Amino acid sequence: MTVPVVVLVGPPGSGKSTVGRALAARLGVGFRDTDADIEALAGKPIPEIFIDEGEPHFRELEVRAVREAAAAHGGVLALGGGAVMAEATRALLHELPVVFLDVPLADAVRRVGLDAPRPLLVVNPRARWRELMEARRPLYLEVATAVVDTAGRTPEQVADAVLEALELKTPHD
Ligand SMILES: Nc1ncnc2c1ncn2[C@@H]1O[C@H](COP(=O)(O)OP(=O)(O)OP(=O)(O)O)[C@@H](O)[C@H]1O
Ligand SMILES: O=C(O)C1=C[C@@H](O)[C@@H](O)[C@H](O)C1
Ligand SMILES: [Mg+2]
Repeated sequence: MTVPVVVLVGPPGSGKSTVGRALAARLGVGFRDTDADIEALAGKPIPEIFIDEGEPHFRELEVRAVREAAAAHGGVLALGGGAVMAEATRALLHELPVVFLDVPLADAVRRVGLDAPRPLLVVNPRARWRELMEARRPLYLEVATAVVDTAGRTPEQVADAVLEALELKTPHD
């Protein structure tokens, strides 16, 4: 079994994919994103899974994707924004170096405009984002080894803060 060097959690727009790629490059390891794994498994984009099979089916695929990636990927792993809602996933994350990328609503909106195809944010995205974050913040905090505030920081600065928070060395240190 190979475990990730870093697992990134946080809400949509917190920068998990962007920071994850930057971190992996800095550490000289691979990057994996469970949202991409789920799309490969289902053979279609996430919004289509939500429409065709519904959110509960997506969440089942997500638990499986996280379990498989957490046991096999030795690099940086980014999870979907809602992955922490599953108790089985949280139990597994307690054993791993997990960083919660925190972001205020204003920054998340500035970054993504909340207009990308995010099925849970289609109707009234600002209010929905706030609701999701309120419900999930305790869960992100529960699984987090460290919390990194991303407000006003570039992805490279966030990557630096993650390395520092977990005391990780890069090949250049
Ligand atoms: N620290 C940052 N500062 C400015 N822009 C950022 C920052 N982090 C990410 N972005 C930008 O915000 C957008 C969303 O980032 P990203 O896709 O990495 O978020 P995510 O957490 O993976 O979201 P999702 O949960 O929807 O997959 C991208 O356009 C990215 O370039
Ligand atoms: O916040 C969420 O629940 C989601 C976030 C995305 O990463 C995807 O996993 C999907 O769109 C659901
Ligand atoms: Mg992402």
